[in-house]
Amino acid sequence: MSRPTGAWQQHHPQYRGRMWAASPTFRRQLILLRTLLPPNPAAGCSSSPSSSLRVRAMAATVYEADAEAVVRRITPPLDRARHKGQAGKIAVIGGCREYTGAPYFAAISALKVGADLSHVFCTEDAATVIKSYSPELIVHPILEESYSVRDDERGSVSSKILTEVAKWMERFDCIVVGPGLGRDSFLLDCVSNIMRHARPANIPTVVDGDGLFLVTNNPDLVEGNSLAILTPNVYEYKRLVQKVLNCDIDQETPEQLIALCQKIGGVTIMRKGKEDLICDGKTVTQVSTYGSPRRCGGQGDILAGRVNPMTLGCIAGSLLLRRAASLAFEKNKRSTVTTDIIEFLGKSLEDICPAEH
Ligand SMILES: NC(=O)C1=CN([C@@H]2O[C@H](COP(=O)(O)OP(=O)(O)OC[C@H]3O[C@@H](n4cnc5c(N)ncnc54)[C@H](O)[C@@H]3O)[C@@H](O)[C@H]2O)[C@@H](O)CC1
Ligand SMILES: Nc1ncnc2c1ncn2[C@@H]1O[C@H](COP(=O)(O)OP(=O)(O)OP(=O)(O)O)[C@@H](O)[C@H]1O
Ligand SMILES: [Mg+2]
Repeated sequence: MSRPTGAWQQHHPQYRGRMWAASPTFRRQLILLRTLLPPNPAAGCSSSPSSSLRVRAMAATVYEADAEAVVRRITPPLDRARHKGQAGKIAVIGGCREYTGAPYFAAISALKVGADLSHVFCTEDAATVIKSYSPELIVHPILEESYSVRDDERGSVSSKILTEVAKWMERFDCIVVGPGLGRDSFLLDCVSNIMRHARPANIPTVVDGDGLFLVTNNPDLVEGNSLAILTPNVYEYKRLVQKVLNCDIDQETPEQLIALCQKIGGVTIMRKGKEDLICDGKTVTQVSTYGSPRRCGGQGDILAGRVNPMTLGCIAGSLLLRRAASLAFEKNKRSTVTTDIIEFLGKSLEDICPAEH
């Protein structure tokens, strides 16, 4: 029997509910709710000493997350009634002449842990290469670098790029800015415009790689944005601290991470390293589950494609990456590369959250 369509569908409460449930705005609110709800004791992400392991007794204390419980809590159930897109749509803004691996790693990782659609907005040079890595990705060759645009065309090209991205923006549950973006000044100006556009639309924004280079030099792009997550590696963190706090990096205590978060205002920062430290400006939570001794490039890009809003999303992303890295290393030892780790993302999630038939 075919389903009724048209005006009836618009007005029938049951269908209205389903249509609302399908809207990106609703899904974004759901994700936020899931991550913002006060943690239940089983989720184990509370910063209260009784339910978390106390790691360092300093003025600010770092608590080890019960990351498995967090993964169970935020992974959406597989529901037969759902249609394409309801498990998440992500866009990666990155990919240029030099870097095609990073945006691919970020975009494919989102699909490998359950997202339905993954887009990449990159330069034309990068687009064909990224498409050839995977037919699963939707690739938009719209960004331009200075060398391909005449000075007198810059204004019009820049607004054309923004119009093109804006057309899609509302559909995304999350954008990831920076993997393999490069540091071309014109391209970064265009990406700044995209970030400014995403903000009033309340689109969670992960900033990684060269996106962090951009934000380090223009902190106003994320200042006060509670839907922004910065995911610096050790060097990116050092540059952020030097620029924003105007001092040298202090690896030992969590106070500097809290100070950095507070100075930028509103954002969540995930400092990657031996332990991944996640700070929302008030508390610092860590994930220290052992991953692998291989430090091949691209692992941070997997993480960027994996994290979703706020602290719980960071914890889950970190754990899934680390477990996948561990499984990949067990199999491939010294030859482990990022592609091997991506292969194990599915098992990493399945071991914690088995899919039902
Ligand atoms: N296959 C790919 O396409 C990859 C592309 N990547 C992209 O490459 C771009 C640049 O990211 P990188 O992480 O390479 O950034 P950087 O170019 O800042 O760092 C590259 C390396 O240089 C060294 N370095 C940087 N700053 C240093 C300092 N102050 N002191 C000592 N050594 C220092 C470190 O070994 C660092 O890992 C980003 O867009 C990133 O997303 C990376 O994600 C790696 C994989
Ligand atoms: N010393 C370490 N010991 C264990 N795990 C680590 C260590 N350093 C990083 N990691 C893990 O690797 C992940 C990626 O961190 P890394 O510092 O390599 O990011 P990155 O430099 O941005 O990577 P990319 O090459 O993708 O840009 C982290 O989330 C963490 O889980
Ligand atoms: Mg990186």
